[in-house]
Amino acid sequence: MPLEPLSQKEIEDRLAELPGWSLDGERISRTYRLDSHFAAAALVVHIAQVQDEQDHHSDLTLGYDTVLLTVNTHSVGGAVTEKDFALAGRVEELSTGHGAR
Ligand SMILES: C[C@H](O)[C@H](O)[C@H]1CNC2=NC(N)=NC(=O)C2=N1
Repeated sequence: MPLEPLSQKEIEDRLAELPGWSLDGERISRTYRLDSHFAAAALVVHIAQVQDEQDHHSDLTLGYDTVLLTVNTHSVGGAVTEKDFALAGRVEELSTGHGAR
């Protein structure tokens, strides 16, 4: 099935299932807080592994004890698609194992 941009309503419905995530312009985003800088860096590396597996890549910003993830889908002109939410869902699962909040 071809990748389609999600409607505003579809995006809002999906965001309602993802506490901490929001629509930031034309991207979905979440900031995770960790217990240390090293823990934040480790989360970035784990997310990078998942992104290569999914062939879908967010922008990741490493702070002192934070990781900001923002993502949209370049191939549909920067709209939000199911691929962005698939990545968000996977990162939600793995982030708990890192103690992210
Ligand atoms: C060729 C490769 O599948 C594409 O370049 C992928 C890689 N990662 C990507 N990541 C994101 N966020 N959007 C894309 O459209 C995208 N396309």
